[in-house]
Amino acid sequence: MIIMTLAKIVYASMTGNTEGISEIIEDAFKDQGVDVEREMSDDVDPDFFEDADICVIATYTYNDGELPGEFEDFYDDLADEDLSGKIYGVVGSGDSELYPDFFCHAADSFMEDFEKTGAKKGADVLKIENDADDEDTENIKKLVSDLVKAQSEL
Ligand SMILES: Cc1cc2nc3c(=O)[nH]c(=O)nc-3n(C[C@H](O)[C@H](O)[C@H](O)COP(=O)(O)O)c2cc1C
Repeated sequence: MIIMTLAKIVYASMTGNTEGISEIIEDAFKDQGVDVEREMSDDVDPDFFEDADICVIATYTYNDGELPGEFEDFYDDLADEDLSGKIYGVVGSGDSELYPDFFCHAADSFMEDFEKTGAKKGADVLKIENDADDEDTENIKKLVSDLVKAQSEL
C-alpha cells in the first residue's frame, strides 16, 4: 500500500487575496503529488492538523499587526496541540505601504505559534504584497517544494 503525504492548509481571507494565495498553495502541492485539504479558519477545529504531515497557514494581517478575528480561536488552541513529527509553513498577505511597521505580522505570529507545537519549520515565512503576482507564485511553489522535501527527510 502506498501511503500518500497529506498537506493541510488553513486560511483566512476578507477580500480574497489570501484565498487566492491558498489556492496557489493547494495547486502547488497537487503538482508535487501530495494529497491536500484546504479549509477556511471558521470551518476547522483545533485538531485539524492531527492527521496532516504538512501543516500550512495562510493569513492576512489586520488592524496594525493583529490576527484576523476569525483566526483568533484557532491561534490560541494551536499552541496547545502536539504536532511533533510534522512540518509547518506560513504564508502571509499584507500591505507594506499602508502598514510598514506591521507588515504581515499575523504570519510572524503563526510562525511563533507553530514553534510551540513541536512541529518542524520546513521553510521561512513567505510574505506577499496583497495578492500574489507571478514572482509570488514562483515563491509559493518554492516554499511548497521546500516543505515536501523537509517532510521526506524527517
Ligand atoms: C483595516 C485594515 C488593517 C490592516 N492592517 C494591516 C497590517 O497591520 N499589516 C499588514 O501587513 N497589512 C494590513 N492590512 C492589509 C491586508 O492584510 C491586505 O490587504 C491583505 O491582502 C488582505 O487579505 P485578504 O484579501 O485575504 O483579506 C490591513 C487592511 C485593512 C483593511
